[in-house]
Amino acid sequence: MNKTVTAVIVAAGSSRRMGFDKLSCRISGGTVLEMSLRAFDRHPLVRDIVLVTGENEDPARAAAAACEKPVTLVRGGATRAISVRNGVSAASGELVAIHDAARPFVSEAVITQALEVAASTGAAAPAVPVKDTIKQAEDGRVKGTPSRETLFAVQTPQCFDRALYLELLAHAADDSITDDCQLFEQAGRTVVLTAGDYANYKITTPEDLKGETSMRIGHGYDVHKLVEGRRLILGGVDISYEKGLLGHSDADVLAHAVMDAVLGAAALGDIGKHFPDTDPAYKGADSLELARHVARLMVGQGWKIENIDSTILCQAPKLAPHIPAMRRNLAEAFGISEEQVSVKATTEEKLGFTGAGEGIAVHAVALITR
Ligand SMILES: Nc1ccn([C@@H]2O[C@H](COP(=O)(O)OP(=O)(O)OP(=O)(O)O)[C@@H](O)[C@H]2O)c(=O)n1
Ligand SMILES: C[C@](O)(CO)[C@H](O)COP(=O)(O)O
Repeated sequence: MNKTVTAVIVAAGSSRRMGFDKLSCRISGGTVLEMSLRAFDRHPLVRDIVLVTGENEDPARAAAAACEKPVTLVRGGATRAISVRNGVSAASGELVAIHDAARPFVSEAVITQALEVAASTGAAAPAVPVKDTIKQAEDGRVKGTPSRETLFAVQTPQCFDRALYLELLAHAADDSITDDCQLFEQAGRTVVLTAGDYANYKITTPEDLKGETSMRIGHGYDVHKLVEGRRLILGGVDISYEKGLLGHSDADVLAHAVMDAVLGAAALGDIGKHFPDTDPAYKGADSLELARHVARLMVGQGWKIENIDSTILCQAPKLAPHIPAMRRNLAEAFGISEEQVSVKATTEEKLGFTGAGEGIAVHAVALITR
């Protein structure tokens, strides 16, 4: 094959079905975007790359900087078809290999075969036979069962003669097509299917990242002063004592350290950033309510809390009788089970400020996965 090839990698999607930015998700070897880009950067038949990005170009710039081949960044559009159009318009190779950035496991062999067949026929795409029986249905009722012999799941890179692709694109009105072969199909042109690979699946929903778990830990530390005339609240438990903790919120030092550990694991800052003590909204705030907010934030980014461990440094009062209730409260606030939450307490043998009863400190760690 002696034709020049530009890889057009589309990475301007919205990850709506995943619920968080799937292309920045770390899998073994790098992020999803980095892995897809690397497959083409290392491919011997690819001369250069056009990377189609969304509004936030930072991840694309970082991934492009690690490439050896020239990478041109182009802005995508509202649909995949528009993103592809923008990418192919910026390409200069005789052939284009249009690839979903969401398919990071593409092999050299899959790319090579699609390119070689496209070089001789004008259009080729990798595909695999479907494994399930497929039903056609309307309103939840089966209308028919197409023969499985005729059904293939098409993958990327879909490879085309660039001049021919642009010629067909000039007459195409439909920006809603979901793959690139359709441009050729609609014009009555042949597209040859080449050998795909079941491993070259598109990362679309959270199940597609199972077995590619990203694991992070975080640490939190907080201190509050013990003063007269305040309530002593730890892990949401109101403890009867001669002094209480001073703070803008309810000063629940345990909940605060745990929130910082959870936020820290996801590199989402700390409670000072999310709930500033200059904001009157948080005056006297119930810290478990803030913890529920943090838990929602984590879920929104696809993170799951695996476990929390904490140590309260407190000379008095004795905390052991209250620990089961603290674990229960924290578990409820973070949406996990009690056995995932550990709370321990120790004195510092009358040493330092906790030993002198001047304040209470808490260390916490959290492990999160997605
Ligand atoms: N407007 C769009 C839509 C999709 N894509 C890219 O096309 C590929 C396949 O799309 P899909 O995996 O469905 O991505 P998303 O649009 O991100 O997913 P969703 O539909 O769940 O939002 C992805 O690499 C995606 O970044 C794109 O560049 N521009
Ligand atoms: C191009 C594609 O990956 C081929 O399987 C697929 O059609 C993309 O579709 P989506 O609607 O963007 O998921």
